[in-house]
Order: sequence, then C-alpha cells, then structure tokens
Amino acid sequence: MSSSVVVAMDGPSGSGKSSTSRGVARRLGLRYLDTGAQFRAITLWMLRHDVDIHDPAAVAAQAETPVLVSGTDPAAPTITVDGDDVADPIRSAEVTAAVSPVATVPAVRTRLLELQRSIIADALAAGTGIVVEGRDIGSVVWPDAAVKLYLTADAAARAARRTAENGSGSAAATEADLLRRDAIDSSRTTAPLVVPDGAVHLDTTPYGLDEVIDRVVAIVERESVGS
Ligand SMILES: Nc1ncnc2c1ncn2[C@@H]1O[C@H](COP(=O)(O)OP(=O)(O)O)[C@@H](O)[C@H]1O
Ligand SMILES: Nc1ccn([C@H]2C[C@H](O)[C@@H](COP(=O)(O)OP(=O)(O)O)O2)c(=O)n1
Repeated sequence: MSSSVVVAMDGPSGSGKSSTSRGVARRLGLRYLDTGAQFRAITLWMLRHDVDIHDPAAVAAQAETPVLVSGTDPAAPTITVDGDDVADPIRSAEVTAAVSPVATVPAVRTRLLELQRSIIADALAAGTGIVVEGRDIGSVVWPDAAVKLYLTADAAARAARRTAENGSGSAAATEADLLRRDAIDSSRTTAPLVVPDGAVHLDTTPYGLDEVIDRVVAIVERESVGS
C-alpha cells in the first residue's frame, strides 16, 4: 500500500464514519480529516454571530469570514475557529439542529471544498496518506481517491449508537433527527449525499466497531495496491 493513499469515507449520520476513519488512520499511520466538524464549526460561528441560518444570503455573505483550522492527527484531532478550540461546542444540540441548512449554502460548500482539498494536498505533499470522512468526499471533494467507502447502518442502529454516545435523550427523537438530516443532506442540489462511483458499500449494522475497522483496513490494503 502506498503511504500517500486518499481514503474517502462517506455515509449518513451514525453509520460509523468518524470512529471507523480514526481507527483506520491510526492503524495505517494516515492522517484523518472530519469534514462534518468543519461544517459544524462554521455553523457554530454563524450562531455565535447572530447570522440567521435560515437566510442563505446572510450565511453566504459570511462564508469566508471564520478562520477554520483542522488538526489531522487521528489520535487527537482538533478544530478551531478564530483561534478558539470548538471541539466540544460543535457537538451541541443547537449546532446539530442548524448544521444541515448551513451545509446546503453553496458559498459554504465552496469555501470548505477549497479548505478540504488543500488539507489533502498538504498531506500528499508530505508523503502521508489521509482518511477523509463526510458526505461528498468520494463524489466531489476527491473523486480520484484510491479507496472509496460508503458506510450505512439501519436507522434504528444509528439512533441507538448516537443516543448511547450522547448519554441522554430518547432513541426515537434521535432517529427522527438523523432521518431529518439525512433527507436534507440527500436532497440538496449542491453535493448531495450519494454513493460515489466506485465506492465499496459496507453495511455496519451487524458489526462492532473493531470488526468494521478490520474490514476497512483490509479493503484499503486491497484497493490501494499500486496507488
Ligand atoms: N460498528 C459499530 N458498532 C457499534 N457502535 C458503533 C459502530 N461504529 C460506530 N459506533 C458508535 O456509534 C456512534 C456514532 O459513530 P460515528 O463514528 O460518530 O458515526 P458518524 O461519523 O457516521 O456519524 C459512536 O458513539 C461510535 O462509537
Ligand atoms: N462533507 C460533508 C460533511 C458533513 N456535511 C453536513 C451534513 C451533516 O448533517 C453535518 C454534520 O456532519 P457530521 O459528520 O458531523 O454529522 P454526524 O456526525 O453524522 O452527526 O454536516 C456535509 O454536508 N458534507
């Protein structure tokens, strides 16, 4: 396997993208980029600056303003906005509720697309591969990725995982929230959530996290031969 492989990991909320990507990156000595955290960080900035997140023109007008920095060590990924560590506040219910409308704004997507491509290019220039996870990585951000994965799981399993992770809330409410976000993410006109051409589809419902990581590592080693 080449050390400069790009692994594109897409799929809906709770399918296991973040935990699987981090585990695979650690195992294979690759960098790790959570693009959802970037969409969450820009959303948090909009909320903190009283931008009406349901007004696409208002969001677009500020899309270039926040300074976003993503740390790509899979053992300790970081995200800052205007120099502030926002790793915790970007997971709040308020941001979770607001992120899909912000992520539909083309100016936001263009801004983050440039940032994501520059982070991937930096990793490759440094001779390091990277696992990048999100909704449009294999379809839009890096269609030439040597390895493309599309993770899914049953909605009930995804909601149960998220509820356990949050440590509170009802699984039914969590499932309704993630189905609502899936619908927005899948129906938007710019970079919708799709199964990218050439992606390996992995349904993680029956597998524990370690088993999914083992399977993905095997797929990366198989698919990236010669890249
Ligand atoms: N295969 C799996 N089996 C059980 N739990 C899992 C599995 N994959 C991930 N999880 C857990 O489910 C939750 C959501 O996973 P995460 O990686 O954040 O998903 P995503 O990034 O797709 O939203 C986390 O608490 C994670 O530890
Ligand atoms: N490449 C990406 C990544 C995330 N998004 C959007 C869609 C998601 O609802 C939000 C948040 O993504 P995130 O991966 O943090 O969401 P979950 O961990 O699945 O709850 O961002 C996107 O549109 N494109």
